[in-house]
Amino acid sequence: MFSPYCNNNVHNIVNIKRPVYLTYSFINHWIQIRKKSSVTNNKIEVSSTDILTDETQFRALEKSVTPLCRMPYEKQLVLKQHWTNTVCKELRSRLHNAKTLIRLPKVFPISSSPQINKYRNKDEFNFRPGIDGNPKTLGFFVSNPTKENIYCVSAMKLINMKQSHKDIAQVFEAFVRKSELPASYDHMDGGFWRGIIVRSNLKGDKMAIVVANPRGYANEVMLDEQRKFNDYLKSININVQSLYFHPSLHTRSSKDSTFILVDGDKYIYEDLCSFKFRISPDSFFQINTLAAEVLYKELFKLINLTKTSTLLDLCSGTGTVSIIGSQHVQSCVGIESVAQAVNDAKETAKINNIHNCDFIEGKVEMVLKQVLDELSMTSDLCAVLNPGRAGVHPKVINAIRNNRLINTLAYVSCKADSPITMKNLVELVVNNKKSRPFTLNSIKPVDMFPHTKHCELIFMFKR
Ligand SMILES: C[S@@+](CC[C@H](N)C(=O)[O-])C[C@H]1O[C@@H](n2cnc3c(N)ncnc32)[C@H](O)[C@@H]1O
Repeated sequence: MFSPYCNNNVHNIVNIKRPVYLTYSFINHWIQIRKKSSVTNNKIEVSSTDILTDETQFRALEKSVTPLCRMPYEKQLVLKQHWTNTVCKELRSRLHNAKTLIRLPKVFPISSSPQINKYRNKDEFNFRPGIDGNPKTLGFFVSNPTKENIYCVSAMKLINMKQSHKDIAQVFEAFVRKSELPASYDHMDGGFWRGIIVRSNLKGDKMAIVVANPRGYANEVMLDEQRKFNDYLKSININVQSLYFHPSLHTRSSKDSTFILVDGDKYIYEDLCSFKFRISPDSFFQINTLAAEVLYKELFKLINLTKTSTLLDLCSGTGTVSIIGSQHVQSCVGIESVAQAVNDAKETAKINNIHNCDFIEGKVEMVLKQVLDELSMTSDLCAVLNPGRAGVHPKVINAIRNNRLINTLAYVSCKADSPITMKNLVELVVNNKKSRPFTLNSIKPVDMFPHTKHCELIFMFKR
């Protein structure tokens, strides 16, 4: 079975279990031993016979990020359909081991993505040494053929990425290469520049978020660098609607929530299913906007909501499920852990004149029980659970199972064969004496990520 697990982000492309400290001397050492290269003037020179050419680097990256890109799209869909059946059988087998026998659910035909190339609306680029030894190489990380180390490869030829994102990354790399401040690969290495995140909408508005390691740098220095990069963008006519600076003390920037607006608008907006959504730098938004429309349309076809339903939107992000579903139901309640996303969802409801949605900030496992208690008078409660790759805490599954009012549940996953997601799915169905189990009725695949092995699956549960 293949697993759809990469999202153009270092922690996904190579399976890094701890922060990787790549010193310049270490990469020199590695290349000298492996590839008979020589070192001059602080640069690694790789001999012409070396297998690490630009082309082989790119092929390695392509294999990690868009492994299906050389296959016709129709064939990619066949593969993903087959994978959906495999997930389904794996689930049945796990339930069988847990002494719960189920009939195989109906597996619907996969829906394709309306856009196949250049569909990503968010990309994250980071610094590491490139194979030429330049310590300020911006791109994605790829492990070397012997899997002993990683190097940074330019993402410029990836076909799922927009040209506007590539342009901003290229300009940023050129700017940082001229800067006196070093790149940072780890929060303790004394470096500064970590990378850049580029987001955009269908209209072409762009948000750029410069990520830097503030440890040991005075505020004035950071402000000066922000100003210089903004001036540089303007001097070469690169138009960015929203420019942010994100000082991040952690190896994973998502752990910090400080986003300083350097220039332009605070938000970008995206049109989706006839609604206008506000997006902040830290908020989740589905990566392929046109395919997200397909996903939500299919989801609402399967759920069967009525004007008496209450829709519980668990892991609600920017509120897309609630906002789009609001027209079919009495009311919606979204729960989301990222504050910016919750605020976006609330503002989006206002912008679109929607008055039956409420959004609560918090971890689902912490607040769900209380929310369910407050909804105890509701007669028709439907839940959508869309937790991302990591799945949810078992407490969430327990709370859903223990609530007698939830009879319809859609679990939407972009990584259905991850151990935690599989465990969540099994726990919803497995027989136990404490609560009434759900029945898995159907699975609907929607291709959100052409050229990758990812695929969104909607698991429809009833009881
Ligand atoms: C895959 S996104 C889905 C968002 C939304 N349903 C959509 O379709 O755009 C998952 C969201 O769950 C949020 N999240 C992850 N774990 C969570 C938790 N334990 N409690 C609440 N929200 C969580 C993330 O911040 C992210 O916004």
